Amino acid sequence: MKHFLHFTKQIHGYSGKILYINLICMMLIGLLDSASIFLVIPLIGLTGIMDLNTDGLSFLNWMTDVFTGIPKTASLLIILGIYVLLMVGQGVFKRSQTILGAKIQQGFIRKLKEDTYKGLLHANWGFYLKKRKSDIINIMTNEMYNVSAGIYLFLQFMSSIILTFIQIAIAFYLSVKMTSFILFFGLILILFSKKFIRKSHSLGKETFGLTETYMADVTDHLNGMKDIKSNSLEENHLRKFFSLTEKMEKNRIKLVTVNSTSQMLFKMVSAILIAAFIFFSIEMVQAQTAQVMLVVIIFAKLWPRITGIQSNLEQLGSTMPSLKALLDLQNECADSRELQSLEVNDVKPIVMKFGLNCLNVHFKYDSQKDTYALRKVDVHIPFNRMTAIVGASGAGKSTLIDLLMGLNKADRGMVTIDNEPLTNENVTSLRRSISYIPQDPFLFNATVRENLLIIDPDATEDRIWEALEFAAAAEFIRKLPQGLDTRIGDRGIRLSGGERQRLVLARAILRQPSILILDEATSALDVENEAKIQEAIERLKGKMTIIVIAHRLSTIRNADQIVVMDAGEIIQTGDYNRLAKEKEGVFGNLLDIQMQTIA
Ligand SMILES: Nc1ncnc2c1ncn2[C@@H]1O[C@H](COP(=O)(O)OP(=O)(O)OP(=O)(O)O)[C@@H](O)[C@H]1O
Repeated sequence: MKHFLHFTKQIHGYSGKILYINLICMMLIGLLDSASIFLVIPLIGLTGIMDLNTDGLSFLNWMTDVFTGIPKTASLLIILGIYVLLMVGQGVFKRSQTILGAKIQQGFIRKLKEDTYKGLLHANWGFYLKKRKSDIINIMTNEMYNVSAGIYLFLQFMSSIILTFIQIAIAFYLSVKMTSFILFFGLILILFSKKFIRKSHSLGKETFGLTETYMADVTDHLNGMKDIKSNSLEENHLRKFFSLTEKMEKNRIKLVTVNSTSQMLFKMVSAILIAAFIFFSIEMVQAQTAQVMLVVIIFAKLWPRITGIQSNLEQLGSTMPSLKALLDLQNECADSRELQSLEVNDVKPIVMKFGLNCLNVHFKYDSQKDTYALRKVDVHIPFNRMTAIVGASGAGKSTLIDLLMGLNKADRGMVTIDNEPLTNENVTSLRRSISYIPQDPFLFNATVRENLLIIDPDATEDRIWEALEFAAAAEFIRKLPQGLDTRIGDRGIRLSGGERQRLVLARAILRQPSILILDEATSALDVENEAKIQEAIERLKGKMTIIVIAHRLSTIRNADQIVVMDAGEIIQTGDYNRLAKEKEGVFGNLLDIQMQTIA
């Protein structure tokens, strides 16, 4: 209910005036629809099928009086003419209302999508470390679709409520006793249907969980297809997939069963009620023919409205979990907000003079656990110098880099830029000056050119080739079937690992950063290409601050400073020659191991 109210408030806040115009249109449609009912009375009178007695119904008396004295054909034409006018009016309002409804629905869903996406972009990296990517995709696609259907249901629900009230008012005007009778049973029905609404809601929750798992499984399976194929895991995955789709099928059938059972029960109840109702009006109240006719017609209109509201509530109940998931995601994003604004292109890159510092930094991924990924880290990354970070796998190298870029926040201690603490205010400015190449760099399923221009849409052809030459990528790109305009597949799958790394390096250079961070960016390169990149990086020395994580120690021989990490701590700092001489140190050991491997 809480989410429903929140949702109503949001739709109201978003659509404002249009929502009211939409409601007025609905009311007019309802009024025109009800007015057409009254025409039935003089129409029946004219046919002479029944001798109508409209005593006690002053409005109908007045109507019958109007037609007395007018020739039968003229009366018929007038009545039918009014009927056509009412229907035309209804059609016109219905059209406007449908368009307005679509505007509210589509506009609101667009706002929800945009707000959620903005929230995702504002959120910090910690949020993404906690969340499953496929869950976010599921909310942005499937659940968003359900929410959109929910908005439609919500508008329908409001329309049903309004029309029902109009018809109740008319029914009261015609017969207080009989309308009270219908309402009494209507109320019982709504109370009785609570069970169905609750059941729909819980099945909706189950649907949400299953769709989330479905999305996660499909994403995982597709991402791991190479592993699946090369290790012959097809059957295991198929079995898992079949069991899930079976559960999904059962869930949907259960939901349809609940909805159709309630509809069936209400149909049965309405048949019994209408029979009892007619009996009651004729035998007990001795109602007049016109009254009975009208009330029967109204009953036939009013009762489906009440059951319609019930069915609407049931369907809304099943879409509520999707809405809740969407609102929860928006709230989580808001709680993890790091960026003040998304207009990052207007932010000036930071102009660093001295360098970056970590001062007694402690960091853990899971606040509930005792294990720190980084402990007592004190390090200075000098401006325009090359710093290499080395250490065994899991030592904390990538974590340290994430902290330096402000992606992770220190639990204790702080990161500073030129002695100013790194905060949410200056983090964008710092990142604008960084080009970062991760271990598993990302390339879009687009052309080489598009992948490069994403970093700088205004880059000229000359600058593009210059960056490609620099990264030893120009030669292989020239050989591609369409050169720069060749599509490279999902995450650049049509390129080799080394080609991908070189292309990403060219992209990083195109940005003209003042800080270049490479996290094992040359690990997939052959000796020849690695040497070329080494040379290129050498040429950059003194022109920008370079931080590299390297496993192959030969590649960092010329670094100005080497930081050695072990189990989350910095255990040695110095230049290559000095560290190599410290025979008892971890760096010396690493060097020995690598020498032996090469030998
Ligand atoms: N997202 C995460 N959630 C929880 N723990 C993590 C996460 N990422 C890394 N860790 C843990 O933090 C520690 C440091 O990991 P990190 O990736 O920084 O090491 P690394 O030195 O870069 O290793 P490698 O050379 O293998 O890339 C490891 O124990 C790792 O298991």
